[in-house]
Amino acid sequence: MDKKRKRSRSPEKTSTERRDKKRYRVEAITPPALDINNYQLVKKLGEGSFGKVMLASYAIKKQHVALKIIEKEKEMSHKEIKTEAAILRLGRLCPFLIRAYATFQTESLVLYVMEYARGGTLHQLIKQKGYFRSHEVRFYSAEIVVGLQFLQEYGVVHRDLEPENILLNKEGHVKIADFGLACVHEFKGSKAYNGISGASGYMAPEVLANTAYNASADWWSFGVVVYEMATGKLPFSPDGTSKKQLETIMNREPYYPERVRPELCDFIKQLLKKDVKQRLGVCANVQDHPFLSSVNWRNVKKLRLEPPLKPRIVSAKLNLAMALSIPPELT
Ligand SMILES: Nc1ncnc2c1ncn2[C@@H]1O[C@H](COP(=O)(O)OP(=O)(O)OP(=O)(O)O)[C@@H](O)[C@H]1O
Repeated sequence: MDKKRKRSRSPEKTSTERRDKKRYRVEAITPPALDINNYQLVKKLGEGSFGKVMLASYAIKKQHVALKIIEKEKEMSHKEIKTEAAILRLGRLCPFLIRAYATFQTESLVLYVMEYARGGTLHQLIKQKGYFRSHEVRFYSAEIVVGLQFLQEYGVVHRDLEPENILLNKEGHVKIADFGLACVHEFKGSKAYNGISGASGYMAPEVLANTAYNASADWWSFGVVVYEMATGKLPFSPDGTSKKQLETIMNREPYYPERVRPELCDFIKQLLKKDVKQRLGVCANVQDHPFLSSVNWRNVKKLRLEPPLKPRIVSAKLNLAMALSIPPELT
């Protein structure tokens, strides 16, 4: 029988020699994707609370990537960074999530190398169009639903779903991004989270009230996104403190313009239920709502639906003014 043997350490080598050899070996096998010198920064794509997202060119494959650069000294904790990196790695399993090609760090920065979504954000598309027609809302809703349900299967609550974090690829398919505030639980969403987290105007009442919540919060935010696609506006005012926003939500009902079709109105109303237990996504599967009854989910998952709107492709030309704001460590 072929037995595995443990390799013995050579006794004549000093521990310093062994360490040096190990260090040399580690340096020698650093994959090119984890070497900062292989990325040339092109321009800034966006900036959030924790750092910048830059368009970069990956020299080895001559490919454009989005590089998220987080300064370690900013408030993001080690746990949050690890969570975001882990979810970005999940992205390769679902076509509607931004995926990471690599994640690495320097002394002061954490870097995520992500696929570059060239079609801009859903926010830009809504601003450009004013509002979407029913079939357009249905297309984006279906792709977001598959993305959200995939996250929930892995116990992930996004907690920051808004049109600025819903990106589009060059064909116009959805790519959910920004998992910086996401929570993961191994017991598939059964856990409740706390903490007021998310963008003003998109946070669920249970989040604003600082009570326990889970995936219900993402379904509410999704309801706000659907309302915004259908009307071009937010259903509730995002102004004021969390307490004020909560009061507005609890005391008011959104206005639905007449042109919004009844099934779409009902879809939004079911998602924007103030009582968590009655909310669509919590009490019933979103896919079963009549507004989505004509959707062929198998085709959605296989990216077979034709995007109804062509996004404006963002130019990938070097922008020197933006390049000047690159952290010195990366220039
Ligand atoms: N993969 C990508 N491809 C193209 N653009 C991107 C990509 N990732 C992010 N962006 C752009 O950068 C912006 C900010 O990205 P992101 O939301 O991930 O950063 P953040 O620092 O976590 O922001 P926030 O403070 O909103 O949480 C996005 O709104 C988008 O415009």
